Amino acid sequence: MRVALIQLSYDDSESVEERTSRVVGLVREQAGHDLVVLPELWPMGGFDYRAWSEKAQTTNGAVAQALSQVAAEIGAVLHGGSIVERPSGETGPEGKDLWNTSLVFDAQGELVTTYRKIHRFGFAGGEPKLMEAGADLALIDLPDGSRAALSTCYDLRFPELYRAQIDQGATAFVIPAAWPMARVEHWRLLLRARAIEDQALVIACNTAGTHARTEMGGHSAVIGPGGENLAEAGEGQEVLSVDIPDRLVADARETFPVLADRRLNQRSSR
Ligand SMILES: NC(=O)CCC(=O)C(=O)O
Repeated sequence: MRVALIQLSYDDSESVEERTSRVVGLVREQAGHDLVVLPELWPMGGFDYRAWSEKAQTTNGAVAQALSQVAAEIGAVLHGGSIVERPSGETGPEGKDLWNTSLVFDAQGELVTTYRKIHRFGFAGGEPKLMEAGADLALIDLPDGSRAALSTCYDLRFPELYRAQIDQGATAFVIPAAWPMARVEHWRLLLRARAIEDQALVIACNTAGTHARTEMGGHSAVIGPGGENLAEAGEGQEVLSVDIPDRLVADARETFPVLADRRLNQRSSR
């Protein structure tokens, strides 16, 4: 399976329409890949809290339609990163009407899965103040037959989420992010930790550039189930193109079957 991660750089100068058109061009250039991945909240700005409400869209809005078209055009599964979602006529348990929602399109351009970020970043401000929390796990079948679970940025700090995902059959984690430079070493370490502890493939696409006065950390990465770096980006805009060997996770889990020794969950067998 050939995977492309588009580590997009942006600042505060583009409109949503301009950035969408630039991103569509970058996705189009990835024809020949089986899976293309974009970062978290790239259309609205990962840390541009003040613009979120005004820029929110539905999962059938202009951004989603542009992503659907380009996925079909290049015939690849497209993880479109996430958008600030305002569904029509829905509010959550806290009375808010925004979610941080990832969109996945199949190679025909159909929106096949959405994932609403479960762990909201910002403590008393930011996401918890403005958005509802997601409640549901989301998994997709990848073109190589493996099963990928979706999470978003700050979710990475909560290992119990990834254990729940492997209990649902996940062999890979796809993680779009807008993770700042200030804590980029946490990002790099936690990606490896999730790969090693869950013996899974980690496909993690961060943002570059500076927006809303927050410098993004880059260092998107593809990490194998033994913690090996299959690819890692630098700090600026960059596309990572990676060939994932067949049976990478299956072989790792067979030759070093540590997950079979879990005792505090339903799947423990020893
Ligand atoms: N967008 C985010 O979720 C940022 C997370 C972050 O900065 C951190 O966990 O640190």
